[in-house]
Amino acid sequence: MPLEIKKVGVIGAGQMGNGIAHVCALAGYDVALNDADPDRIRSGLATINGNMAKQVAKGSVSETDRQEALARIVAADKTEDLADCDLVIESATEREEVKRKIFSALCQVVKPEAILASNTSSISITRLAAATDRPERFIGIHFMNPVPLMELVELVRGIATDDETFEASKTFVTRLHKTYAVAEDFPAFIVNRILLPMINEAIYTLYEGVGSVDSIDRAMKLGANHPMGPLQLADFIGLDTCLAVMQVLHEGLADSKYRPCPLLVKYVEAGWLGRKTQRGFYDYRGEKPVPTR
Ligand SMILES: CC(=O)CC(=O)SCCNC(=O)CCNC(=O)[C@H](O)C(C)(C)COP(=O)(O)OP(=O)(O)OC[C@H]1O[C@@H](n2cnc3c(N)ncnc32)[C@H](O)[C@@H]1OP(=O)(O)O
Ligand SMILES: NC(=O)C1=CN([C@@H]2O[C@H](COP(=O)(O)OP(=O)(O)OC[C@H]3O[C@@H](n4cnc5c(N)ncnc54)[C@H](OP(=O)(O)O)[C@@H]3O)[C@@H](O)[C@H]2O)C=CC1
Repeated sequence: MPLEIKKVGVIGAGQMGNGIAHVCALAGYDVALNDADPDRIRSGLATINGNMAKQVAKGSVSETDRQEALARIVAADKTEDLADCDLVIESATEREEVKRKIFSALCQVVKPEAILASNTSSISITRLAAATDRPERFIGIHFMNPVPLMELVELVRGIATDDETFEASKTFVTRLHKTYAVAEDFPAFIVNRILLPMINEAIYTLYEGVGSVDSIDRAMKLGANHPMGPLQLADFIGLDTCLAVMQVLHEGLADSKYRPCPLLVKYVEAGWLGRKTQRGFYDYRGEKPVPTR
């Protein structure tokens, strides 16, 4: 009998993890939100509360639905608190060794039939699955940022992912009122294979002095009708994540066209990771974002 998903665990309470918990709770799933840092869980819950309040103000969510959804989310301070989840989605930092450790600890506590998923932007699902005791019940469920507003989810099967897991994941994504696109398990899948080289090229354009931050973003917003300029979007995604994706593309496809721009490396080394650290290609500490170059 196919597994019925009732309770979803989310590991990593950062911008993606809180968004995933948010949409799962609104869709009626019980949710357990975990992070290595308990303070992150509290700030993740506060963000969800604030984002749902925005939706209530807009009229897209009722106040009753907001309250019911918030009541469905519990803080899971320890991995053991995820034991009764039917599906666990890992959404921690984009580093393979971090994710592998999370999955090996998780396998000690979750029931054998639970599905494990990663929200990784780029890392091989087959390799992550191999770090678990259930590669056939492992899948990539890749949400887009900001999760409550973006319609797409990429579904990525590893070499061993079975049909039951794939079907259960499709049903899950559909119940979230999202649309899936199926991607094969190649570095960075579809969206990031295309989007991140574009962002990296925008950073090269800045690095080579072709345009300022302001000109590059203005050019792509008004000249190509993108909702955000590429440097604004890089800051939104997080420059650490952008660099990690480019490194996976560069190493995984062994093609110099994916070489991360040295300026991106420098920003990450400075700890200027974009919006989440208040500084990246823009400085967000004042009233309005100010370009840093
Ligand atoms: C890296 C990866 O692995 C994959 C990725 O995700 S790549 C990144 C993919 N995402 C993108 O490319 C996003 C590009 N940007 C956009 O599409 C748009 O700028 C956007 C949808 C983010 C925002 O759209 P916008 O028209 O600028 O609207 P904005 O005014 O900021 O927000 C729209 C509404 O949603 C609300 N909102 C914003 N974030 C929200 C959130 N997380 N939750 C709930 N509501 C939210 C806002 O408060 C706003 O409400 P009002 O209309 O009442 O003001
Ligand atoms: N940003 C984006 O636009 C998108 C990102 N993704 C992917 O989602 C994942 C998360 O990204 P995002 O939310 O942006 O990143 P964030 O940096 O906002 O959040 C990551 C969270 O994971 C926590 N974390 C780190 N190690 C562990 C651990 N061992 N156990 C539990 N939690 C841990 C971090 O804590 P601390 O800060 O204390 O280390 C942080 O709270 C990444 O794989 C990323 O590639 C997917 C789609 C879009």
